[in-house]
Amino acid sequence: MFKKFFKGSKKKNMVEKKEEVNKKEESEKFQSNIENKKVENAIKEEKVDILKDESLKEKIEEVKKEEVKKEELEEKKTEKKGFFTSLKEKLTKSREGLFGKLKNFFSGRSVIDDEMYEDLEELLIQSDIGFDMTLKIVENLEKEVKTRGIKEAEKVYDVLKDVLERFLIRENNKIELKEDRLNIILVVGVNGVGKTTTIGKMISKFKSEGKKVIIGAADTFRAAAIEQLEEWAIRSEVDIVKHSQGADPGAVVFDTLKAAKSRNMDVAIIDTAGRLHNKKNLMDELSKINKIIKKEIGENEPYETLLVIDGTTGQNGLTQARVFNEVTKLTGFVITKLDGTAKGGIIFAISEELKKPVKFIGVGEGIEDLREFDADEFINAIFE
Ligand SMILES: Nc1nc2c(ncn2[C@@H]2O[C@H](COP(=O)(O)OP(=O)(O)OP(=O)(O)O)[C@@H](O)[C@H]2O)c(=O)[nH]1
Repeated sequence: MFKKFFKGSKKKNMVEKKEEVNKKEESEKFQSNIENKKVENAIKEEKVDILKDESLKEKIEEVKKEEVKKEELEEKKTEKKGFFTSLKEKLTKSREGLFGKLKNFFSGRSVIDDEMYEDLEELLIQSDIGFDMTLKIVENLEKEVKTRGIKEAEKVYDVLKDVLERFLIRENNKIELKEDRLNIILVVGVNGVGKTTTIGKMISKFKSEGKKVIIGAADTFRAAAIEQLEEWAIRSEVDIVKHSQGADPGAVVFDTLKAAKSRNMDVAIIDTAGRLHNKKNLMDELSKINKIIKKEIGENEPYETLLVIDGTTGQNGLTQARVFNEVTKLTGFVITKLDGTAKGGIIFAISEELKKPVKFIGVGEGIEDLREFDADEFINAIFE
């Protein structure tokens, strides 16, 4: 019984003690909150008397640090939101065009049946996705819908998003500039696809990252191409190596690399002429350029060869990708003018067929309109 009594009174003591500690902690917390508020208000209102109070010095520093952290977080959030919103805005035509049509297509259906898949095939082919790609998409979609046990047609749109996402290549989709050597970017593509503009945007990007950039005007076929490139060079204050119209492109490449080395440049971007009318000529020209580069930097040293494709040209763009991929070793693609097309499906077709990454996308004529390609961001921007 005593044991019980003592046990009881011990327990009571402990409870009382705990309550006391809690009260003390609460009161300290309350006091600290009041002090924090006082300091916060004093910082806001710049009250010199409190801010000079030595005893509050630590608290003032703490509150200030917290405020800086909060501001940085907010800035990061708005930056991310701004970038995302603007990519979404830039891709409005595709989102409302092909992908809007797809959304309406599924929400307007009551059942998932063969007819739905057949109609989907038709819609995709009409939208310039291409025959082979359409079959692959529909086949994968059908399988996935079955596996997930989806019963409502409306939900198929989300499955389509996942299916399309898988076609995008995520490996090596960034241009990683090496610090300790010259980085060479060879830009190929037919006339008018946005090659020069893309190079101009790239110069600006690399320069803003503090890189020393030189350009080689190896598209000697047209005088206008050299002039246009020169304009970009002047605008961004970078060096350009050019010869006269009709000169040997190989010689321009050779001089560009020599100049790049002697001037200790970080990046050399080389523009080339992409005349497709004669595959043999194209192949000869590019293989000569490749030989010169390899001789300068070493047979096995890597460099980028980016094919620029106009995103508004649909299946034509895919044909160009096939031809260039045969005649030279491409490391990736730049798809331009995606802001101007309602059929933004070309990215999936090119990635899937050629199994090479899209490294940049062009979403406008402005210098800031070249975006590093991010598969998730792209998918989220075109799907509602
Ligand atoms: N809307 C939009 N226009 C672009 C984009 N990229 C390039 N353009 C425009 O496309 C047109 C052709 O671009 P260029 O850079 O001259 O193309 P190119 O491939 O160098 O053509 P050539 O110099 O003829 O070989 C220009 O009017 C550019 O402003 C883009 O991402 N979006």
